[in-house]
Amino acid sequence: MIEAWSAEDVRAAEVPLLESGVPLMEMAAFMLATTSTPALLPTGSGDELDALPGVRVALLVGSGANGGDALQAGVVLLGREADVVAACVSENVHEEALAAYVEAGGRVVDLSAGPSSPDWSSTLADILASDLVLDGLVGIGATGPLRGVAEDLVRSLTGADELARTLESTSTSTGPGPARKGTAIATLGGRPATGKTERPRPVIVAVDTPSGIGVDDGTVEGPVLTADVTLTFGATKPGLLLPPAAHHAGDLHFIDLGLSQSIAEQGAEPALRRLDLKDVADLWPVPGPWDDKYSRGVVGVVAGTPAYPGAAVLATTAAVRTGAGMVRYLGPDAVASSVLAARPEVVPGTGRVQAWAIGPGLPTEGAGDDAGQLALARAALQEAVTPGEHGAVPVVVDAGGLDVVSLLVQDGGPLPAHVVLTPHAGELARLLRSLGERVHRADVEAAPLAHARRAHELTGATVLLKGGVTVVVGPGVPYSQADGSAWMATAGSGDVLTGILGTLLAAFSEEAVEDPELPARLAAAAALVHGVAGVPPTRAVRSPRWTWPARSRR
Ligand SMILES: NC(=O)C1=CN([C@@H]2O[C@H](COP(=O)(O)OP(=O)(O)OC[C@H]3O[C@@H](n4cnc5c(N)ncnc54)[C@H](O)[C@@H]3O)[C@@H](O)[C@H]2O)[C@@H](O)CC1
Ligand SMILES: [K+]
Repeated sequence: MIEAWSAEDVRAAEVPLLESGVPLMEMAAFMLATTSTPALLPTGSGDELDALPGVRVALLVGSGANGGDALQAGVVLLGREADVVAACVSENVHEEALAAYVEAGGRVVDLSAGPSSPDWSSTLADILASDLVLDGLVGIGATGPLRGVAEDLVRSLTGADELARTLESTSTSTGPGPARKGTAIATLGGRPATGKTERPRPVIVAVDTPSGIGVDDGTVEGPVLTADVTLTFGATKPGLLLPPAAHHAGDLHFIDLGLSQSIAEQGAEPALRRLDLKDVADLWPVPGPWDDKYSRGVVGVVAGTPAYPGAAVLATTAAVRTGAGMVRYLGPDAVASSVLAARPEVVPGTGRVQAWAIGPGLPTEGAGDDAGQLALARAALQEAVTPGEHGAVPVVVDAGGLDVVSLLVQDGGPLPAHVVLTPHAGELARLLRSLGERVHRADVEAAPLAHARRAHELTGATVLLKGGVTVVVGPGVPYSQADGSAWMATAGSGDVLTGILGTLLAAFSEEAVEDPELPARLAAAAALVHGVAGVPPTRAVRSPRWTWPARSRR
């Protein structure tokens, strides 16, 4: 499991270590300088302490300790014979680190006057022609989007047109660097310019965080230099796991520095969690010799209409294939026939269930003539709210079922956390609007965690917000899962997730009702399994997960 901690908690954890004289910055910088470089050597497989003659490194240096990390990494790289330039966006950069860097013979360019700095254009060209860029503009000390010269610099580096022109005008200054082949002119983090001389762009390593992201909330309100790799120190930060910022972090690499123990000693809760395969393997219900179909869990599915029968087929199939003891299907005969044709083990009609999975393929309230299906969905939700003979029943609610939730909340107040909603951004905006919020899809996409949290507050339900990175908010620590691939953005994908989660809720039916934090964990586990199932085989077999980007592919 990855646990992410707020900037404030990371700072608090640093204090005892710094007070006892642990040289955190030097440690961070050494790891930065050694971990960042093996792929830059001509063979691409050199040792992390090998000399780096001819390798060009650009340090983007801001005014805080993040810039200090970059400068201290520069000291190590200079010692390995790299050609290093430090582009400083402020007159006041970390004093000790600057002194060490200058003493080591590092070249410093003062860009504090912004684009009117005399060296602005030539430094941009140097940065673009380098092999490695260490982005040390700002880390956990960031407040708001990038501003001032840091903003100017990142805008210039990511501005496609200006950049392509700069590259063309400096295209002879490539120097004797390591072998590089076959990439188009590209901006840093931008799309390749077309039809130009082939030329690589540097590998970008974010120091602690990509500069410009919301470190705690994952928002992106200004320019960000999209990293190939983020080396994060002490603890993972929530913004590295949360969309949209997570899309700028590249591959994450965590460097402990001894902080995780210090954080644990603080006794605070993490700000965010991400389950991994092991967590899900530990959690997943495995049948034993004493099990029967009822003890494994019965899922009741209310999904599909004659217009959208496939949703019912997909949801029931997913529930069956992820190990439900039994799947019941409730819906029109025509749909039931399709379901049974695909999954003969599905049992049509009513009976006791241990979790409901409702909503895929149902019409939105008032939009269709399938009042019967919506009534079934309402009845299922009532079983979550009003305990029956066997207690309350967990429910996963998707798509058309979300309108039923909205009406229920308006009529009867909050729902329990064992109701799990699985909207995508558009559906979440619609749900929030129906509950009186002024929200559009773009607002949700810009701040997914905040909106999922708001929906949880207003409904009481656990909220799984689907997306390239899926966010889950219940009464406890939220989760963020990024296990899938963009290939999963297809019709029917959400129906499958509903079925998977239905099976998990049925297997843990009583526990999910008793422990209000469990449904979120089960939802995160379902998102992981759904994601892993949707990864194309070529990526699924890639190992290890964290690899350096092949520069020739950029
Ligand atoms: N405290 C420590 O001992 C350690 C800190 N570490 C590094 O130190 C970083 C934190 O250092 P700081 O607390 O100095 O903070 P940062 O270096 O992250 O940023 C603070 C500086 O950036 C400026 N700034 C803030 N928001 C900005 C924005 N939106 N646009 C432009 N400039 C902005 C501020 O004026 C301030 O000068 C971590 O991210 C990590 O890289 C590591 O060296 C490990 C040890
Ligand atoms: K940074």
